[in-house]
Amino acid sequence: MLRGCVSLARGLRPGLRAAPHGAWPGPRLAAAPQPFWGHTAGFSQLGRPKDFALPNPSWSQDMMSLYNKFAEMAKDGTWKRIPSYDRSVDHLPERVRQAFKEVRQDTRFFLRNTDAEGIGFEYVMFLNPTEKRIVCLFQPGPYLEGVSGFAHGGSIAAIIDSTVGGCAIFAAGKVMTANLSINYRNPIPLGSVVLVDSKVDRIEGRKVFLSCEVRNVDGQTLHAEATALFIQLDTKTSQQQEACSP
Ligand SMILES: CCCCCCCCCCCCCCCC(=O)SCCNC(=O)CCNC(=O)[C@H](O)C(C)(C)COP(=O)(O)OP(=O)(O)OC[C@H]1O[C@@H](n2cnc3c(N)ncnc32)[C@H](O)[C@@H]1OP(=O)(O)O
Repeated sequence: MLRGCVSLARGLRPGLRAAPHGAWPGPRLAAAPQPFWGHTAGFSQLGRPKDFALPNPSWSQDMMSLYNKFAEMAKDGTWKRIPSYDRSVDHLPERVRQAFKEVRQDTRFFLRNTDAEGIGFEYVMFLNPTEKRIVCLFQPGPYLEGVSGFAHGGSIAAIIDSTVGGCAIFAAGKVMTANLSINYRNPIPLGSVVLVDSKVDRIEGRKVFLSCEVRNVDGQTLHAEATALFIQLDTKTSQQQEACSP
């Protein structure tokens, strides 16, 4: 518990530090809340979707130094940062996107369901195409609380599902989760940073088998481990080369 508290304190920026007695000072809103049905929040003034997978002031020092490390490794193309938007389809490579005939305008990608920085899912994913691997840097905010002070298991499942899902999309195009099995080993303090490290283990026909580990920044603490099965829905979207290009 002590270790968790130390990590929590270290992982938070002053503006998001926990108030006495565990109460949160309240979110710092980056923008006024937008109506759900309006779907204007994610668009910049240029009319382009906002890329949420870029540093913002809520990112802790741990988050920033990991981000800088991966950004450095991305310079030679070994790793690629995956942009992240508030609509699911905007994440998808063109070939996969075309497989969705109708795209609703009033939906939001679950992990990007708020515009307020730092209170929900703060994350960025990096893809290693050669290794069919995605590492997600994840900083769970105070609105993801489960047991007091720690990330909700459902939020951990969501970030794992999305990270292995990214790997499966890369490997097989249009897919859906058929099975996700998680062992929770150690709680994740809110505001700390963890690495969600996932890879494709094997592909059998339409079935994509993946595995994932969630560890703290120094790698010493295993927070969760998971296996997943994704089913390919459309064989025409399976070209990795296409999926790999931004
Ligand atoms: C460069 C790239 C950038 C990408 C950048 C992305 C960044 C950001 C990523 C965001 C990523 C978000 C990822 C969210 C992903 C969801 O949240 S998906 C939502 C949750 N999942 C669902 O709702 C799925 C519900 N289930 C279904 O619709 C259907 O059961 C399925 C999964 C499509 C499968 O149905 P089906 O196509 O009819 O397939 P079916 O014939 O039943 O089964 C095919 C085979 O799989 C096996 N199978 C099916 N289900 C199972 C199971 N549960 N267990 C074991 N075996 C099974 C069958 O036994 C069969 O095996 P074989 O007989 O062929 O050996």
